[in-house]
Amino acid sequence: MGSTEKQVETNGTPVDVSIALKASDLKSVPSLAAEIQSLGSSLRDSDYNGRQALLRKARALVNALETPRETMIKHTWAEPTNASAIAVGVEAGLFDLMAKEGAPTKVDDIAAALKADPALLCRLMRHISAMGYIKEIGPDEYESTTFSKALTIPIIGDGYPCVLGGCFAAIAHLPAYLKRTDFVMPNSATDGPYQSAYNTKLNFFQYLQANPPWGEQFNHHMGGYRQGRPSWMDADFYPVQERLIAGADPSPESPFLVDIGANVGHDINEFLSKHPSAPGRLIMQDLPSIIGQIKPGSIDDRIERMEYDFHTEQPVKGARAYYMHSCLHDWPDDVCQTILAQVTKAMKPGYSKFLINENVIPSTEANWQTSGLDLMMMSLFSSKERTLKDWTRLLEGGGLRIVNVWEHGEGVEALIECELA
Ligand SMILES: C[S@@+](CC[C@H](N)C(=O)[O-])C[C@H]1O[C@@H](n2cnc3c(N)ncnc32)[C@H](O)[C@@H]1O
Repeated sequence: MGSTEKQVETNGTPVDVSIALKASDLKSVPSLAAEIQSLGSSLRDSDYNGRQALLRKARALVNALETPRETMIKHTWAEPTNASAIAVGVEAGLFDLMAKEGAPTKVDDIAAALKADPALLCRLMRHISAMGYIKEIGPDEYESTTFSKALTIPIIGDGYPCVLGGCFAAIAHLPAYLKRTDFVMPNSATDGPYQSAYNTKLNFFQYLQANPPWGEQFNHHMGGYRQGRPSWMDADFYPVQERLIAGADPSPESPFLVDIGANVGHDINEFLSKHPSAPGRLIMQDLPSIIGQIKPGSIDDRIERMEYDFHTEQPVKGARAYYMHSCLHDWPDDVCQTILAQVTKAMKPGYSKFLINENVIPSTEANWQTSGLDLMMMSLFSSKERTLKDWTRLLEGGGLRIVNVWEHGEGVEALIECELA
């Protein structure tokens, strides 16, 4: 075991270097292993919350077993480079090739099929395999896994190149930025860590769209990030029939649902497929560049596509429901207030609802997906994921009343149902 330092002083408190070289919490290992055994033996595929609880224990076991040095190396070397190697693989078509039946398994043959440098592929694949995401079957020979097969689906795979290229510089820049600004909370949507990292005056969305293919890849990423989690439009989450359809104006010209900042329409399309009896008009709105990227046949013809900037007057008045998913978290409070004002001015008192599908961070035991997204928001937009207190202050300050917050377990975005105050 290579250890030279015996002791260092940190803020006057002696810390023995050996703590960085031993398992972080060996005494917890037996009880964690036993809990994992017990939770794992009865887990059902459909049990989302049970699986989350088991994952929490499994992560705790890994943290307990790793030494602090190993954890540091994992964070700073292994995980960033693994994400980068996967992004290269996605761009090069590596995982598509590997997923094909009868595909070559030897790196030389894979390289020949992809017209890639075998020595380069060898190094990338070795690390992806060492991290457990493709399977090594011999020297320079690999086969795909469930995970690497999933990378061939654009809503899974495309997150890597666009996040690595269009987000990571801001995340890596955050410590230097905060140090330079005396650790003050970033709060400018137009002059924050993102603009500083990418040396741009554009906001995140504008920057991605200006740097193809990141814009389109980000649309796919948006289509993928909430897949497989409970959806607010399901019967055991939000009673769509009782709360929205009952009491809605049934005439065909009456607007029923307006999805504002809908991206390429994945949510409203899911809504229509799950609630085909919904009356009236279903409208999706986003910026012209996004509406232009909707692929023919990707959403139901009944859904109206509307170019709209949500900082301007809402053209659809008196809808049964206005809906925003993962849009308000992109903006600091002052900008959110102006976006909310456009919605509230269009709402019909006593009839219209405003449905906000966003994370509500709990006061304890925040899920890692939510806390991670919160720091992404800080780095990319100077914005945040909000607590209930944050939401209440924002929405009540914007002339709305929270009727109910519909929640469905750890790490799942809530549905905040609002009416005019
Ligand atoms: C984080 S994405 C969420 C998309 C979608 N609601 C979802 O959950 O998948 C935010 C969306 O806001 C859109 N957006 C950004 N600025 C906008 C603006 N000024 N007017 C309308 N949409 C905008 C983006 O194009 C993007 O589709």
